Amino acid sequence: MLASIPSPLEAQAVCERVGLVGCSAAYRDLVDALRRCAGLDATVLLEGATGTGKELAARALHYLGRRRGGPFVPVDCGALPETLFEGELFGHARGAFTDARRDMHGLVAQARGGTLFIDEIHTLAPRSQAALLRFLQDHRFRPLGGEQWVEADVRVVAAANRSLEQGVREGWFRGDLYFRLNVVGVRLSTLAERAEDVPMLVHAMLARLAAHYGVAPRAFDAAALAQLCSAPWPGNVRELENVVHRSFLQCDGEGPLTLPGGTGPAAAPAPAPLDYNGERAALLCAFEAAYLRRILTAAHGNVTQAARLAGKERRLFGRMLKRQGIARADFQDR
Ligand SMILES: Nc1ncnc2c1ncn2[C@@H]1O[C@H](COP(=O)(O)OP(=O)(O)OP(=O)(O)O)[C@@H](O)[C@H]1O
Repeated sequence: MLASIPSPLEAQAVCERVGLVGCSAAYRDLVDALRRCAGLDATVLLEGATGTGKELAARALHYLGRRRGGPFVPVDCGALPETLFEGELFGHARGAFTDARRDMHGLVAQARGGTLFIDEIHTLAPRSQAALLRFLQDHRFRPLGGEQWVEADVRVVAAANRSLEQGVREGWFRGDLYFRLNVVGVRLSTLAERAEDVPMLVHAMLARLAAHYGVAPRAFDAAALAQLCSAPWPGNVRELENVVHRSFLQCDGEGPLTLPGGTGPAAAPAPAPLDYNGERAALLCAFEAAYLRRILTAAHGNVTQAARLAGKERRLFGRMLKRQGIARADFQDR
C-alpha cells in the first residue's frame, strides 16, 4: 500500500508538539527519517543510547501516521518479568489461571487501531522473544487460556538502547526477531553528537520549568551555557534535563542561572575541548529560532506581518522559518 508522506513542515510541527527539540543536522535527519517512515505501517526499530529521545520519536511516528486517531500504548519490557510478558501483551481468558476470574484484554488489544511501543526490547528473555516473533509473523494472537485467535490491528514500534545486531552476534537476541523488527531502523544520536542542540534544549527546558513553577523565565549565564554545550552527557538529554532542573531550583533571585558546583557536566570525567565556532553557531541558531517564534506569536502566524515586524523581506523571512523547521500554522489562532 502506498502511504502518504507528511510534509517536512508537518513533520517538524508534530515533532515539536511531542516535545522533540533541536536544530542540528542530526536532529533534522531524525525528523526526516521519522517523516519518511511515519506513513508506512511497517515495524520500526529505534536504536540509541539511554535518554536520546526514543520514546518521543515513537510518539512522533504515531502522531505522524494514519493511526494517529488510535491509542499509543507503551510497554516497558525492562519492567516486566518474563513470566508476565505474554499475559500483559495478549491478555488472558477467564479461568486461564487461579486468579483469572474474568477475561482481560492485553496491551495489543488496548492498542487496537493505534501503535504498540515496545520499549527496552533488548531486555526480553528468550521465551518472550519467541512469543513476540510468533506475533509479528502471524499478526494475530491468542489470549492465555483462550481458544480464539484474534487478528491484531496495531503498528509495532520497538526501541533498544543496546545494539540488537550485536545481540544477535553475541547470541542474546534472536536473529529472526531482529530482522522482523528492523524492517525500518532509525538511530538516535547521542547528545554529544549533536551538541549544537544544547542551547535550544536548555531554552525549552527553562521555559517549561518557568511555566511549571509559575515564575518568570530564567536563563544561564554565558559561562554556564558554554559548559553545558561542551559536556559529554553520557545520560544524554535526560541527564541534561536533571542538571538544568537542579540549577533552576538552586539558583535564587532573578539573575542568570549558574551551574551548582560539583554537579552534572562540571563533575564529568573528561570535558570535550571548547569548540568556539560550533558553540557560536549553536547559540546563534537557538537565538534565531526563539526570535522567529516570538515574532510569529506576536503576528499570530501571519508571515507577512511577522516579516514586517522583523524588518525583513517576506521571502527571506519564509526561508528562515523553513531552515529552522518552524511551521507558521502552529502560531495561528485556532
Ligand atoms: N530531542 C529532545 N528534545 C527534547 N527533550 C528530549 C529530547 N530527547 C529526549 N528528551 C527528553 O529526555 C528524556 C528522555 O527521553 P526518552 O524517554 O524519549 O528517551 P529514551 O531514549 O526513550 O530513553 P531510555 O532508553 O532510557 O528509555 C525525556 O524527559 C524527554 O523529554
